[in-house]
Amino acid sequence: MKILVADGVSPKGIEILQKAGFETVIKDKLPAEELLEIIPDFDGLIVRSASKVTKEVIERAKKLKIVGRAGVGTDNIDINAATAHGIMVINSPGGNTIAATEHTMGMMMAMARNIAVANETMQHGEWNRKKYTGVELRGKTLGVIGLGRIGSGVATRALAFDMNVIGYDPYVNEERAHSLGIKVVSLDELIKQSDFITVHMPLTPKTKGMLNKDNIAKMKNGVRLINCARGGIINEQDLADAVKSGHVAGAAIDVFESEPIDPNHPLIGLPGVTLTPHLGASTVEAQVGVSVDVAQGIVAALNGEPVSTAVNMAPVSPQTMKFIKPYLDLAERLGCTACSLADGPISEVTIKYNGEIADVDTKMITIAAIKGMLNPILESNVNYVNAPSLAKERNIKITEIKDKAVENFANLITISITSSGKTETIQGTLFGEEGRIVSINSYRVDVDPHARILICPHINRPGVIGTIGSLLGYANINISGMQVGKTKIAGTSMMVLTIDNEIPDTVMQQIINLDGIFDAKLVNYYTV
Ligand SMILES: NC(=O)C1=CN([C@@H]2O[C@H](COP(=O)(O)OP(=O)(O)OC[C@H]3O[C@@H](n4cnc5c(N)ncnc54)[C@H](O)[C@@H]3O)[C@@H](O)[C@H]2O)C=CC1
Ligand SMILES: O=C(O)CCC(=O)C(=O)O
Repeated sequence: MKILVADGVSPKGIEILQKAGFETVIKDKLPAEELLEIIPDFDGLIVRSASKVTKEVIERAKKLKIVGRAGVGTDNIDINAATAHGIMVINSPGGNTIAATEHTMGMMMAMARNIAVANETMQHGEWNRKKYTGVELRGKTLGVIGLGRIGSGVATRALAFDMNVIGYDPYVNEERAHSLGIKVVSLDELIKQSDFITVHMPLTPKTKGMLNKDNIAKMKNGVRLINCARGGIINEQDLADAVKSGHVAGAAIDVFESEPIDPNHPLIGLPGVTLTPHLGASTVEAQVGVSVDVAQGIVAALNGEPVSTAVNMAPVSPQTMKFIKPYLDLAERLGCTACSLADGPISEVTIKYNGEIADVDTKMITIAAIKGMLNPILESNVNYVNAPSLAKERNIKITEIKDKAVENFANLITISITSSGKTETIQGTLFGEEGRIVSINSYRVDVDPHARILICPHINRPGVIGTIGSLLGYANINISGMQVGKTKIAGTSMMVLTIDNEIPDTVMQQIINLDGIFDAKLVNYYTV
């Protein structure tokens, strides 16, 4: 497979891709037109913030399976278009956190003490101590908006500078804020109380222009603002106007609505304003970190393994991922089995988790089951990204049930599929790391769901099993395993045969016509 590296990333990540057997094409600062032209040839794409992965790029990328962002922000990638095309988007969120956190602290200090401008004038032979008198951080109130990785890192570092830190983040609970040692307030309070305000959230329709002329007017006279997150969170023109009026004493800005900025940008040349050209993640360590992280994510994803940094999939923590990983394969095989038993369009799927598995985040296991269920019946490749939307498009109702109570097994996954008013139920569990089907429509079995199996409910009387064996033998089809499951319904059994060869439709029909056979369904696991 071929991976295009469209923006400059550390060679450490590229080495990982090459060692894993991928062909890499490395372009530093690939022009948009060239990206459009060459993208159809690639299975994977790595970008930083410069390349824009637009809908047009996605639509032309017929082979593309994954976009890896060497960094956090994915606002340069059309996630909706990628999801609709089943293309996974991953980022590398941990690698540059420290770099961006430290850059924010540096920007705050540079702004408070006029370091950048004093240096600039000294380089031109000026010695002006009075003009560049600054302010101390100690005792000042810092308002942190967005208490994620970087925001919380800035908050704890600011506490070490004896600042009074307050925070606002509607998605972070009191407990988390308490553990940071800061006070959580409303946005309005933060705006009114802070001497310094720093923003650390993604750019979304909600956060775009979140700080603007209306709430800047409510800020303290002489407030100082920092944006090392995303351009546009603070309205640039409104900020420039407030600096000019003297209401805002300083601004330290690393990110801009449009990058690189125009020489006539309103913030250029204003007193008290410190600008850097999106340098937050530009440290040697961060560039190695994000490059290695994104490369490892791409290798895992293209080898069919789930990746915890996927952006357009349900987020799963690395600890949860470790626990659920063996269940993903099992769930996919159970979904495939259930789908093969169904006759007609599937209207409803219920996935039940019993045992300690009921305590973990099972969203991804549910998606694996849906993937397994849809792959045999859809032409397009169903993956972890597009499985939920493909199910939704088909009006399939999906229900997850969790119950810690379980009998006979440590954990049990039960998948019930309803089609044409009839429900088929498959149960599976793990023995060690090995997945097993342990019941089919309440017949107790112990089946290894690999290769292909033939499922035949039948009358429990002498000769029935033998007739199927003979029929398959005449057709030169080898049986390499066999299970017969009993149920509470007297006189019936469930035969599950592991079959080495394909069974032609004509032979399947002959099996169904055999006396004593209720039904025959072949499950082929080649799509898993
Ligand atoms: N300047 C640079 O080079 C870099 C910039 N960044 C940017 O920094 C920002 C933060 O990154 P991380 O801390 O890693 O992300 P994160 O995902 O760990 O944290 C983001 C936080 O923002 C919060 N949030 C979301 N909407 C909000 C709202 N309306 N009001 C208040 N809080 C809200 C979330 O709850 C979350 O806690 C992102 O925009 C990222 O792209 C990240 C790395 C480098
Ligand atoms: O790739 C870069 O240098 C920008 C980093 C960044 O903004 C991010 O990770 O969100």
